[in-house]
This record gives sequence, structure tokens and C-alpha cells, in this order.
Amino acid sequence: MRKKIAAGNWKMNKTFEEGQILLSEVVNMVKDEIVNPNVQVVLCVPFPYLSTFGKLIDTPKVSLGAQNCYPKASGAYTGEVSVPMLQSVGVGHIIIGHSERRQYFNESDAFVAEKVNAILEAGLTPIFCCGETLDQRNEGIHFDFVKGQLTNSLFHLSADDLKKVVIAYEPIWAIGTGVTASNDQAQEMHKVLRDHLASKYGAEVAEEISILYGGSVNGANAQELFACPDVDGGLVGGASLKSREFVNIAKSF
Ligand SMILES: O=C(CO)COP(=O)(O)O
Repeated sequence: MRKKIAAGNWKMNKTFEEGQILLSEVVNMVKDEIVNPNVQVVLCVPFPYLSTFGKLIDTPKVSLGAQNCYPKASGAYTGEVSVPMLQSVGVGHIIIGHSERRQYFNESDAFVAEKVNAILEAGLTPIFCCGETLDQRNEGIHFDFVKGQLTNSLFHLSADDLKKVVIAYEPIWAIGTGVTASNDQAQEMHKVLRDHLASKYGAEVAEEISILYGGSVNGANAQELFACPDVDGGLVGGASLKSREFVNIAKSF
């Protein structure tokens, strides 16, 4: 059975102290309240907090996540953070290809593919983000565009490696806007993406891959979204900054 995943992407929010409180609250609630062994909670926190926060997580129900990485293992890349560095402080999941990085830092599909390779080589889990703009949806090219993102950054992988990837569909028009994709829109795209994976790797492989939805997920809409047959969880921004709401989301499977 595919893993159900509730991942919080804190983005560039919270001071160290605030983050420590938030993370501890989430960890304690998850330990007490989440009983489904198939649910994985992931907390993707800012780089400077990873080392300390990793030590505060004392349950396998919660995985420490990073929001980015650089594909080279080490060397003269001032300001960058490598996958082995993240691994050495306990990181299990790494978000890559987030639309904010594609938009503000010009990250290409090819660069994201390099990151996928580096993460898989280290044995960690990439959370690969994809998603279209509102213009692309209005033009009716959204399915082809997002399928292309998968093709360009993932389709060089072996089936065994692909199975280790978590995909997050995040329509850009739904991120931080309060506008969520409807259940039908989410399900429709997730099915298109799973079929696309199946066309290359076969249905059996495609069935094993968790595809998360991201974009204004909150405590009120999570249950309906997660009930869609091809939606295996959420990548949550704003609502992951509130412990009670985020844990409620993680309990919505
Ligand atoms: O970008 C997101 C998660 O990566 C979604 O952000 P919001 O949940 O704030 O819309």
C-alpha cells in the first residue's frame, strides 16, 4: 500500500525558538494521536535548525525534512548545502523543484534531475514538486506541462529508483492564495500523472508512488482532498506553521 504522507514545508518562516516550540508540539501530538502506521509526517524546516531539531524528533512517525539541496557532494560551492551534509544531521526527506525555487532561482528541470540523483544516491527520499501556472491551465496545456516536468526530471530513473520518489503536485495558482484546487481538479491531475508514470514504468510501479497535493491545504479541506483515490497526502505550507491545524491535517486520512 502506498504511504500516506503529511509533509509540512515551513518555507522561510519561524525563528529558531519559535520553530523549536512548533516542532515539539507537532512531534508530541503525532506521538499521541496518530495511530495509523501507514501515515508518515515530514517536517521540512529551515537549514540552520536541522541539526538541533533532528535531536528533538524521537519517533519514526516524524521524519526530518529539508527544503532544498545542492547536487554536488562537496567542494567549492559557497553557500550551498549538499545531500551528504543533510544526511549527516538526520534528514530523511528533501523537497526539490518547488515552484518558488523554479521561479525565483531559475531552477530548471535538468538541475532538479541532478538533485534527484544526488538524493537517491544517498538513500534519502526526494519530494519532487511539479505544477502549472494559472495561465497554463487557462490555455489548457496544464496536463502536458506537468507531465513534461516529470519526464524531464524523473524518467531517466530506473523503476527501482522511481519507486523511492515522492511526487507533490502543487498548482502554482493554489500556493499561498487560499484558493485550493477542487477535489476533482486534484484527482484529475493526480490520475493523469499516475497514468503518465504507468506509461513508462508500468501500472504496478505507478501504483506504488505517493503523489501529494499542495496548495492551500488546511484543516478544513484536507479530509476531502485525501479521500480522492490518487491523492496520497499533502505538502502543506501556511497551515504547517500551526501545530494543531497541521496535526489535524495529518489525521485526515
Ligand atoms: O507551497 C506549498 C507547500 O510546498 C503550499 O503552500 P500553502 O499551503 O501555503 O499554499
